[in-house]
Amino acid sequence: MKFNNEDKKVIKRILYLFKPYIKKVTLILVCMLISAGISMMIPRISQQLMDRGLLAHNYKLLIIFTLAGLALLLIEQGLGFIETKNRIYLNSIIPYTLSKNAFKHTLRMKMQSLNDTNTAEIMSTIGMDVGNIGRICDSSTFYILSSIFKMVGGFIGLLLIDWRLTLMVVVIVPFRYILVKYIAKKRKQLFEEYLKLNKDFAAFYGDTVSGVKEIKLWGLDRIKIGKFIKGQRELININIKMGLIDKLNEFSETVLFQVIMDVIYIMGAYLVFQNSLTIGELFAFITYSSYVTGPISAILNIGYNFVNIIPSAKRYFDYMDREGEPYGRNRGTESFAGKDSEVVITYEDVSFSYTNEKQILDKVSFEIREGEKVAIVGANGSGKSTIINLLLRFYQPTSGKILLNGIDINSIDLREYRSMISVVSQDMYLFNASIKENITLNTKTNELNIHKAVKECGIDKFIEKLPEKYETVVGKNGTGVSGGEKQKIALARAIIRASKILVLDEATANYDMESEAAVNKFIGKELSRKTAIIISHKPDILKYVSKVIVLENGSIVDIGKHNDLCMRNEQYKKMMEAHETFKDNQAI
Ligand SMILES: Nc1ncnc2c1ncn2[C@@H]1O[C@H](COP(=O)(O)OP(=O)(O)OP(=O)(O)O)[C@@H](O)[C@H]1O
Repeated sequence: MKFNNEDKKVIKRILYLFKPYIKKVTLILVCMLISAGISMMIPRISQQLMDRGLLAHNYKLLIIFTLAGLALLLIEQGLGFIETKNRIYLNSIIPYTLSKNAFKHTLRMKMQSLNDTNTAEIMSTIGMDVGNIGRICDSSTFYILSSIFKMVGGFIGLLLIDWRLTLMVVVIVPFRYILVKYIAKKRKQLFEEYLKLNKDFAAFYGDTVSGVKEIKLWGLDRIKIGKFIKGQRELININIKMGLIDKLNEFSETVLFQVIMDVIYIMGAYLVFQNSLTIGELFAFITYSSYVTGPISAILNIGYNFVNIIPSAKRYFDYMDREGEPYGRNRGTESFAGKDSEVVITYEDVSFSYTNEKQILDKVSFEIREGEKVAIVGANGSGKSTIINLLLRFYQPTSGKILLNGIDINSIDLREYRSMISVVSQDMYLFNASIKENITLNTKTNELNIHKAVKECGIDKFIEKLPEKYETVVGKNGTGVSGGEKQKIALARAIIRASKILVLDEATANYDMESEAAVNKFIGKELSRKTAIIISHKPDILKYVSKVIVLENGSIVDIGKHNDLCMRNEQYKKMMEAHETFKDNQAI
């Protein structure tokens, strides 16, 4: 089995996983080495037992050799216990570490890297890849290692008994080598195909389950079921092909082994009849040859075993190599000095694109002073949420800078930086936990604060009516509550956090008119000391804010107070009129 450079790098990284457990690996190897040494002695003792004990009618020697054999066997089995205990430990700890690292990495990965993949795909890929890589420490890998030791010992044993018979055994090796190489190549191709199909299927499955509402609405169920069956059939076909290849491997191994045995019996019997070999030696030879031929397959199969592991490991390491966010003091540099002081946010000529093809923001510059409430308006796709994504450091500007009190936000410790900002958007995620947990997000807050925040968001009456009140579980992503209730819970979450900067991205989009009026009043008055960035087209909110930034195709075309913009900016005026018409139509 030939490995290319990329495969070799992957194998190196797999082996590197064992570095923290080098003592355990050494202990396993030492136990194996001693066991192999003992295995070497057992056929010789059996030979003596037969030739000098049984065939020579020497009862005393027969008992001595029997006991010696038994003692060696007990030592070998005792070592087996130590080896198994440590091997099982590695077998558990390596997949656990791989899963833990992947989980950590997923949570800390850059948004850009996460965007390419859907969650179901990630879960399926990681689960499967970790399982495959974990097989590196199952019994078959260690069996290969112990087989190598046994093979060397067995080969010496064979030579010591008869070199001519040894030659017969060794001649068979190249045949087996050619076969294993061919089979491994085929198996690798099939397995790579299987991984790809499995990945595509997981992506399709996740996408379908997430879009179940649309599927019902548009009557797509039959098409999706058809695709499911097609995907599963392809996977079943590949599985059958892989099973057949495995069987071919087993078949060739069994047949070649039997051929070797038959040759030894025929040749060996001839030598016994010629008196150049004793019966004990013949049986010892047969045992030694099983030490040599068994491992020949196993050793040549090293590549065959790696064939399944390498594609999974490659995919796992590729995933782990995706860029992560700069968590940790050493990377996120200094603690933010102006934590208790006022905050001033400055965008300095910020440009950005998600992909090389399309520029999303073009030299955007503005400033938000302490306590200011600034609104961003613009058509769909003009880049409003992108401005927020950059502020949250989900993405980095392609050029230009965002400053907080004159400091580049990238030089502030990320965890500390994000704790200064609370966000409420229209697609906030609610965890499958109680309303209380969703509001506090596991931070320690007294009940009074929770009740106050809940009242300010106008969701207090709704919660009081629930059978389990604050302990009511909202269901996966808040399926048990309405869109408006969900947004109110998210707003309460932001209020509890008490951070200096509040970001409201269409935060009241799902509110009814009464709740919206109450929350707008609250935003205007109670949050007067907070710095807020608001994405909204609602005049009721826009007239409260200090200034409105008008965005068009990623560029700022105007900045001013709502009333001034209504007078001087035609595009803004049209936007407001359109909103009023939309509201009137909704009221009808
Ligand atoms: N993750 C992404 N990868 C690639 N392109 C993206 C991504 N997110 C947004 N875009 C593109 O960037 C542009 C600006 O998107 P953005 O969400 O900032 O606009 P917006 O003004 O907030 O729009 P809306 O009013 O519809 O929410 C759009 O053309 C959008 O397709």
